[in-house]
Amino acid sequence: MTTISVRNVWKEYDERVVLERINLEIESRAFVALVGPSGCGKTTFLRMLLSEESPTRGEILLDGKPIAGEPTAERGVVFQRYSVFPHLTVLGNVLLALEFEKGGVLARLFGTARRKAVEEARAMLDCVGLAGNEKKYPAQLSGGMQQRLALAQTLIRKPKVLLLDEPFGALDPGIRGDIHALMRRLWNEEELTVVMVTHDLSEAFGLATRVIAFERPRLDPVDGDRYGAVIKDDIEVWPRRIAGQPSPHRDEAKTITAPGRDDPAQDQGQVRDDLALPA
Ligand SMILES: Nc1ncnc2c1ncn2[C@@H]1O[C@H](COP(=O)(O)OP(=O)(O)OP(=O)(O)O)[C@@H](O)[C@H]1O
Repeated sequence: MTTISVRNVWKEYDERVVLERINLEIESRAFVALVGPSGCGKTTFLRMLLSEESPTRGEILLDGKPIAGEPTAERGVVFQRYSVFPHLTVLGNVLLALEFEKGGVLARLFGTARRKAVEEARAMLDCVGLAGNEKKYPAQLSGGMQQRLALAQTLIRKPKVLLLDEPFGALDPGIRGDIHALMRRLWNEEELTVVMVTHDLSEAFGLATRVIAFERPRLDPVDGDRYGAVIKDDIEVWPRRIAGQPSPHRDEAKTITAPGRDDPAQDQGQVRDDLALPA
């Protein structure tokens, strides 16, 4: 169970007010989409949830306790630009995330611990539809596959909160549909509370349980920095989605045949069918 409470949060950079009076209660396992015009502070808000930035005023609580002052494993993040390590293989990328988590000061695992970690990493790659690609390097993967790798890298650390900053913004529409299906499945299967920034309203309503719209309602013609964005709308998506209770009718489970379409191996005739979900 992971709830997020945002209490009267403001964010100012010098004289510039970016966000003001933000109050939000996010229930455990919600999937919240943040939308709003460019520059209204969505990423800034996400970075505060991650502790990459801190509020100028107000507080953010995780399960009723103030969030740690720096990023921690309980909060995982995936950005729009691919954040995987280019010099490591697919398996190496996921393994490194585990080694950072469990490997202590050396960030290395040995013997049985390493064998277990490799098993765990392979299972996670299978889960995101990348089985069979373990030895490849990120440059050999398509954009969609790299984002699935970034998801695997983040999820292997078992975060309670998953923060997504336009993670699918750079992908082609067809591939986006596939990765949306994967995202729905992960949200249903893992114990995750998700907060996602997106510019795409259909993505927001297609994935989230709740859509929060930021907007700057007041403009000072003399001092443009005087007022920040507030929560303009807070919309519960209807019919309701409940984590762990996927609805094939409403969420087109049929699109979960993902891996093939964004896999360059497809072009060489290697069609894969290992990701299809049971009906
Ligand atoms: N470290 C910083 N120092 C000063 N100003 C900043 C800093 N980070 C963000 N800002 C400003 O805060 C405002 C909000 O930026 P932010 O990136 O959060 O908006 P956004 O809604 O995510 O925009 P977009 O949709 O274009 O990504 C912008 O005007 C930006 O210039």
